[in-house]
Amino acid sequence: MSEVEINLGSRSYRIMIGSSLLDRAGELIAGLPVGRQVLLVTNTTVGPLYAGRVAASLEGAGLTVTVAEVPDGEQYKSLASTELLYERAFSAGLDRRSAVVALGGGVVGDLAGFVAATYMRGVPFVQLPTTLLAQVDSSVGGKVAVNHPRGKNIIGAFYQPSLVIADTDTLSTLNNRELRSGLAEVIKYGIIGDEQFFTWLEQNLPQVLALKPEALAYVIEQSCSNKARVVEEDETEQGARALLNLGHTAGHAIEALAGFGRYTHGEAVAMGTAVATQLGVQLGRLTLAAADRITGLLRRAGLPTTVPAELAGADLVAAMHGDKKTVGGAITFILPVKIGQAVIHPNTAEEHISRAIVAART
Ligand SMILES: O=C(O)C(=O)C[C@@H](O)[C@H](O)[C@H](O)COP(=O)(O)O
Ligand SMILES: [Zn+2]
Repeated sequence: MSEVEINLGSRSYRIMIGSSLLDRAGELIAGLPVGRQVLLVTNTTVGPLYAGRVAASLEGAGLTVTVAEVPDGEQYKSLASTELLYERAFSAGLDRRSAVVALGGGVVGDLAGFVAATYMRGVPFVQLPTTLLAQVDSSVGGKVAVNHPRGKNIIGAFYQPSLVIADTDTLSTLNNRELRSGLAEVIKYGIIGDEQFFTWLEQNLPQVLALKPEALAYVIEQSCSNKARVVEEDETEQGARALLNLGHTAGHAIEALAGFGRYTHGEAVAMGTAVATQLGVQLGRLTLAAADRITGLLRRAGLPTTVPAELAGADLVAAMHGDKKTVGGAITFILPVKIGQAVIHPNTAEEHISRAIVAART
């Protein structure tokens, strides 16, 4: 078992990474300053696999559990789902000290986190991420949100969990598409700030894809440490945290335009990273050799690096205007400038973006 600390003063917490941790959820959560009632939020895929075990562990620690299942899919990360969860929380008698516990991937974590942030103006929140993407990214850092038909994560808050418990055993039930999706965010950490990790990934990708436990544990720990350092520096994305958005300016536009759920978040981020990489080359900020290493690693991880023809460039650019990094109509991109370094590029000209999308078509 390993631990990564995220130091945010009174909002600091631990990320615990290891095998068989779901069975310890009760003991770990009961040790936090929380009341007895727990709303365990999961989905119809993860619930049947793990909710029973987690509920037993919580009950064994003297907690009273209400399980709330939402359907599986990005399209359920919606205000309609929050309404249902508020109702479940209220009928179960949750008060201000009761905890909301998210058991699942990024959709469940973001949705349950948003409910925790807003129910009675905020109740304790614990993340039990069960996908690679959630273990390396979405469960850490406190961005919670739901989607709006006009854009991804448009309605949300910064609301830190009190604890993150990443049980690596859950990755053995992950389907291949979800595993690869998580790798898009993993590769992102290497590109934006950790050349050594990027090179390690180039050399050890086969072990990761084969789900070798030591390789996975290393990937999760390195990813969480990288993310923790950025979040500690800039919790509410006033500056440096925007670097974690590499691939997301175009990625979110792709997700919204294609319809939420058509591509996984990681697939969209991979395509968006390809667009940002092409932009970096066009603007003379990134060498072709570095660009080839980025797209090469994404491809070897089984991720898409070309933008499908059915998503028109003009529509993608229009969708980018709804991005949270767009201020006063000026679109911001995160540009890789070398392996291990990226910069925030505000006021990106639409003409350059369109050319980068064309370059990322093939
Ligand atoms: O934690 C962050 O900060 C990130 O940007 C991580 C992203 O991978 C994640 O998808 C995030 O939810 C996107 O944030 P958004 O503010 O662009 O919605
Ligand atoms: Zn992301």
